[in-house]
Amino acid sequence: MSTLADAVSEEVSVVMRVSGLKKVYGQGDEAVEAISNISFEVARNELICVVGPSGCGKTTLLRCISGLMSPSEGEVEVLGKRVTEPPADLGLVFQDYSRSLFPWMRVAQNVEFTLKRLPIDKTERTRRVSEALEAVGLSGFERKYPWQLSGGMQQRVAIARALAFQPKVLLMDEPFASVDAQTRSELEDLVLRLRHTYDVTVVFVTHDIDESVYLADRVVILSSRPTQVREELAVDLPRPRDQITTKELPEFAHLRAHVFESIMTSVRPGSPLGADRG
Ligand SMILES: Nc1ncnc2c1ncn2[C@@H]1O[C@H](COP(=O)(O)OP(=O)(O)OP(=O)(O)O)[C@@H](O)[C@H]1O
Repeated sequence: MSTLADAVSEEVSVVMRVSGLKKVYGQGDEAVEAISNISFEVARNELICVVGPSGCGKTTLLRCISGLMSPSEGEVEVLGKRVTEPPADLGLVFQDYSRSLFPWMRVAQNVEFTLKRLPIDKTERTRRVSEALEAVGLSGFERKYPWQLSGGMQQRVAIARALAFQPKVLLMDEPFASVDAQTRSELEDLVLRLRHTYDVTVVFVTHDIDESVYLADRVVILSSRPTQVREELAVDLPRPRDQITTKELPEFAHLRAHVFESIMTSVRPGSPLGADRG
């Protein structure tokens, strides 16, 4: 028999709840149903990756979750509160770091800027900026401008800025799509470390199937548009993960193939897979 204590503990462990989410852009003949009906939950400190066919509505989903956009139907709860505007407990990292950083501000100023919204004094702001920059490996770069840094370093600044808020949930929208493969691997490992350092729950949207399996505790696979959750796949690969040994595991190859097949059959139901198959 479940008790009140069980119910309370379940409430606390569920950090995010997406219920019956639907989003239609425009009206009448112009209407585009981006999301049809999406529901899933995310537990505390969980890292979920969201994947799906191109244009299926991943960014739309993240915008609705973050409160930057209102859904047409359904709702999102973060830490038990219905989202109607960007919640204070939620950090956001986008793909396009060059547009999210202010080029005229130094690195430390970029990280500090949005903290000025919080009721904390200058000493606390400075402490959080230096802690976040250290966490992403950018101590010593405080006085540089973004354009003096590589793409990967700029994305680290954007991550530091989100972390300085000390968010409970970090939403990342294809954050590493614009960096080279080696930098991408380093940034993936950074996310895995930061998740524990900051005790943060992560919702990570990606096009990259390997990345989703490498990072996630669970992969949420979306169908093609109008989008629904096609499958939620638990990734029970051992942790800590490592770019070489984890990706060499037969289970990794199996999970990656499974995600790929699920996405491809969503795009073309029943289609045979493989470029060389007739
Ligand atoms: N502001 C808008 N007005 C009308 N339609 C839109 C708008 N934004 C997105 N869409 C449409 O909604 C659908 C989902 O777009 P969205 O950008 O969320 O998909 P995505 O999965 O993130 O795309 P990608 O795979 O390219 O990253 C697409 O068909 C897109 O054309």
